[in-house]
Amino acid sequence: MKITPLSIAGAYHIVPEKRGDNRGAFARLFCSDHFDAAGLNTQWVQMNLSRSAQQGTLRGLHFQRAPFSEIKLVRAVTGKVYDVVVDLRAGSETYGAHCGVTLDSDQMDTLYIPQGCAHGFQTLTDNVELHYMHSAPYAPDHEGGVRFDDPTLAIAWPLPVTETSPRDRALPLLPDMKPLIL
Ligand SMILES: Cc1cn([C@H]2C[C@H](O)[C@@H](COP(=O)(O)OP(=O)(O)O[C@H]3O[C@@H](C)C(=O)[C@@H](O)[C@H]3O)O2)c(=O)[nH]c1=O
Repeated sequence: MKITPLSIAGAYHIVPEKRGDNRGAFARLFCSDHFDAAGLNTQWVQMNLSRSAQQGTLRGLHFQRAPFSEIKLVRAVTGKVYDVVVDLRAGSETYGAHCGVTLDSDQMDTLYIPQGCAHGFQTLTDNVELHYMHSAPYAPDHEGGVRFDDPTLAIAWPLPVTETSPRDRALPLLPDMKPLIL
């Protein structure tokens, strides 16, 4: 697998070596030895899946506060998404900046999101399943987020937004938030 660092420190795009044959394809998506050698987390405590019906659906931007700050490993099981990481770490040189990658179930690629960053995505196709591995348990009392359409973040979402949750539409803007302490 090829692990490429992104512009937000600690975020990586991971592309597996896909082996195709007459039956289809096979790829290794997570390898404890390989992740360990690259300094990435190997301990996952939760595995989640979301299903989004409509192209243009937007979920995020979400994070969990300490002591439940989490690392996430996400990939599209079906369809394609534009996936975004926003740096909210106190003292970070790239505080408030973001990076985005397209995750494509055909490519079987993965995004590694470090602690202290918000995560969100927009579906580029109908019927998207997004699969997550989490380094910390779900802690609803420690959930937080920032608005996907915050003009300070200025994220260029690829499509008009079709579906969002009421919670996501009510999230605060970056200037009204405190940086995250891990
Ligand atoms: C995130 C989560 C939600 N839930 C519940 C709460 C709610 O009833 C229902 C849907 O939750 P949400 O509306 O928060 O789902 P969603 O907006 O898809 O939340 C996800 O968004 C993306 C961007 C992330 O990065 C994820 O970590 C997660 O926050 O599922 C759990 O039971 N466990 C979980 O780990």
